[in-house]
Amino acid sequence: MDAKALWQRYQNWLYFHEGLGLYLDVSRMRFDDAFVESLLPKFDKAFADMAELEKGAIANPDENRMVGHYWLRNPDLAPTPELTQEIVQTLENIEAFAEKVQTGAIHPPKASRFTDVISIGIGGSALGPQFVAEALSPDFPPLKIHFIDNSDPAGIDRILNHLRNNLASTLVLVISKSGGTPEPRNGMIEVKKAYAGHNLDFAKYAVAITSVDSNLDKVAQAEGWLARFPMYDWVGGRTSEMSSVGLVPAALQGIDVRAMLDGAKEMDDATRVRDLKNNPAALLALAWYFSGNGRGEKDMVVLPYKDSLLLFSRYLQQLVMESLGKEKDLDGKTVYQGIAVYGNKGSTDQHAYVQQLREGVPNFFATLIEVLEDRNRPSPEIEPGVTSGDFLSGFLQGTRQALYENHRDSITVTIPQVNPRTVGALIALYERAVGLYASLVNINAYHQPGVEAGKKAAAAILDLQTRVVAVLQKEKTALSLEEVAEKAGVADQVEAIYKILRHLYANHRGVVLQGDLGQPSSLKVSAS
Ligand SMILES: O=P(O)(O)OC[C@H]1O[C@H](O)[C@H](O)[C@@H](O)[C@@H]1O
Repeated sequence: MDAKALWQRYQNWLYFHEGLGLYLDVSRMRFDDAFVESLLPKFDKAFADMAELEKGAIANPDENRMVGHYWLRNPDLAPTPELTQEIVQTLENIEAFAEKVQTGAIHPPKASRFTDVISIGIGGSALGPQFVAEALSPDFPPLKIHFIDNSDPAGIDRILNHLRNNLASTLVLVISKSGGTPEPRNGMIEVKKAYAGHNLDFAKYAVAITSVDSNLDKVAQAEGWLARFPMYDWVGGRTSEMSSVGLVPAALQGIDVRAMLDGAKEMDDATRVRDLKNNPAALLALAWYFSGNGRGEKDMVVLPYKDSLLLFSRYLQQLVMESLGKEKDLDGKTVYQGIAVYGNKGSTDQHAYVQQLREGVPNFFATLIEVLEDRNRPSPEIEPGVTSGDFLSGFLQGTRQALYENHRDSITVTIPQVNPRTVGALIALYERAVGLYASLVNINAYHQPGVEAGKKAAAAILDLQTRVVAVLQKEKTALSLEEVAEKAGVADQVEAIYKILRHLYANHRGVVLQGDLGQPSSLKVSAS
């Protein structure tokens, strides 16, 4: 296509949302009209599925749950007046709590103000809050946020060491929808011990964000924590940024959560339109479907040209991959669906892996995110008439062009600024695109059966560790790995036992390994 035809195609396909100032350009995806035509019946079904879901249908059949994240930003859509009231009330409670914390009306026992927040959570209970903090937290927030999103002892130490002198003024959010996920539970117990070590009464610093009556909720109630905010079973972890999961940490940092909700609501309205060309989420789903033949054959590379959007690709990784990465479709047929997502930011990544994107294996499509406003003050000139923002803008256009010339497709999303409304809108845009795409490929976007296998296997390893340690403590003499396995009654688990013992040995946990560490079969193991 020559430049003139491309410019025409750009204009033909350009989507613009006036209220949000958001543009979506899918013109550099090489679908043709026949392809679009062929997908229209599938889109009709997808729009109908979405309408059902928003009305409160059981959209997650496996878990028999409604899927209601859209109600969070438009409570009037909730299927019952009770739910509407609950959503409205929770938001008011969150705002009132954040204000009291910021003004010092709620303060820690030994300080007049809270200065910091530790947010403990993983997956959907971390990625949204982390993305939003990076995107929207003011340079000098009323409370500075720190995240513990793993069971890594050194990672936990790093946060606790940084806060060593501020623990007495640090609020702790423990976020877990289920209230039973091991990583946040571990983080909570370690942080609690650290508070006890500083003679601080943890309950006076702790806030639980979890489903009513979960294990976490019960602990928080029994110990009389500072506050508890509900999470609903009809909000999935990866779509929970606009629930108390995302709103509490955001509000504490002084982020305008109402504006975030408004942006999402406006986008929800726009993505409810049953007309492909006038629905930005449908256009995204169309582009994804085209690119990967409806089978995820191409990866989604997300490149925001703005530092504050760095974590958007990480956020999208869970939203897209946990939603779409499914073995079975809704009819039980094996389909191995999904779309892989990765990316960091432009132009930084142009100096890392864009070489492969331009010339290497063509197994991806790019999504470039452009922000029109460079900064909130005039920019100095780097060269006559040119600012660093001009460079960034030029790098984006240049990459888009260079990729296209080499038959690499791209989508461009353009927003006027990074602010609570546009961030809310971006989240809502991708949530809806995922929902529509899931319908196009006939899968359940709202469960995650595959995650359980890893959790169960990990639990079995911990169980094995307990048995192995018990065996060693009874033994007088050193044993080979095979002997340990036999005595533990699991002769086929030698490799797992070896790895458990090597880890315990490395951490001086009462186990001694003798022999050649490079030759596991030579090892003799005993309790120290
Ligand atoms: O919020 P939680 O219940 O602790 O869950 C945290 C995360 O863990 C799970 O393994 C799920 O796969 C995620 O969807 C979820 O966001």
